[in-house]
Amino acid sequence: MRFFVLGAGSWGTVFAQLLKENGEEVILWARRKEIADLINNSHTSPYIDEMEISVRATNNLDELKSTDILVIAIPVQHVREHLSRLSKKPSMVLNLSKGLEIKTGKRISEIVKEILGCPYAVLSGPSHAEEVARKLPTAVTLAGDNARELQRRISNEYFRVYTCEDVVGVEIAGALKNVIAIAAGILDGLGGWDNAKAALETRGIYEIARFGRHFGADQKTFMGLAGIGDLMVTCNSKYSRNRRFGELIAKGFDPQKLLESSHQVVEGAFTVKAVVKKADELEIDMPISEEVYRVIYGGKSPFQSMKDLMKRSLKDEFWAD
Ligand SMILES: NC(=O)C1=CN([C@@H]2O[C@H](COP(=O)(O)OP(=O)(O)OC[C@H]3O[C@@H](n4cnc5c(N)ncnc54)[C@H](O)[C@@H]3O)[C@@H](O)[C@H]2O)C=CC1
Ligand SMILES: O=C(CO)COP(=O)(O)O
Repeated sequence: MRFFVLGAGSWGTVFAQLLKENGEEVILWARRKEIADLINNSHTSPYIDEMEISVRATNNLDELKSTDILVIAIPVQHVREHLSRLSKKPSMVLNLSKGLEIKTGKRISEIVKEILGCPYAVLSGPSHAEEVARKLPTAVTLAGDNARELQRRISNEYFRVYTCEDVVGVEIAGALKNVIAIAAGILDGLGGWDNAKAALETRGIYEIARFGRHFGADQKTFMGLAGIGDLMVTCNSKYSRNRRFGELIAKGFDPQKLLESSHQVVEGAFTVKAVVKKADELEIDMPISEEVYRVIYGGKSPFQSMKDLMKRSLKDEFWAD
């Protein structure tokens, strides 16, 4: 059985290389032919400079075989379009992408079910590609079909895969932490407010868990690697695109111009649209996400946003909602 990795950005490339070094058969699909050629000819990629790439790349989607495991590693807003273009159905999907589709509010598992209807698993957790490329110790979680077999095939001495049973919780945690990380970046950009950042991360995971509860997620998941683990790395790492995006906004850069000029995906800036829409429909209190939305799309001052979060009505820390 072969892994067909859809997406030759930083994570797709590093994950494909990890699988290859684990002895798996792998092929890496790049959207642009010049990237596939660069990987094949010079064993490098503009998306990741920490490693030599020996995986074969293609930009032909028709190379997908029906016996392949399709690994999704492309921006969430483009997943539906690419799955719809497949001429064959893979044996299963392993998803690495983190976000919600704006126009439907759906998770990747729901999109896969709608279009392919094949077995599905999701891998998530604190795993910046730059560190995995350097073989630095990393632990993640995997939920869904064939979890035990995938755990065994993906784990190695620097990449430790746990399993859990909560696909919904793992997907929601991975998607929403990117929104909170933008707020964390804003705090960094405003001057590095340590107390506020600790409070934001704590209230952030509570906000994510509250959203997850409406979709049947297991609350334990938010205390695990896909939840608090990934939230911590994304809110604090120098590698996080979401955190850096927030930091630049707070330093005065225009959010729309930043998004237009970035060649890397800032998933939280898109997922926040789906989150506020769902929160509004289902009456879920999502104060941090709503402020992030107002800063990115409403031109609100980041400083005013943080002040407004502090001025909300006083309440118990763990209120029933
Ligand atoms: N970079 C990381 O450390 C991690 C990333 N992820 C997730 O993996 C997913 C992919 O992110 P990265 O590999 O970091 O990408 P990246 O930000 O390094 O590169 C952007 C990727 O998006 C692709 N892309 C741009 N427009 C596209 C389109 N219209 N259709 C298809 N592909 C398009 C580019 O070709 C490139 O492969 C995201 O959902 C991200 O949240 C998850 C864990 C770690
Ligand atoms: O999900 C990630 C790390 O686990 C990557 O986050 P960023 O997209 O913010 O870099």
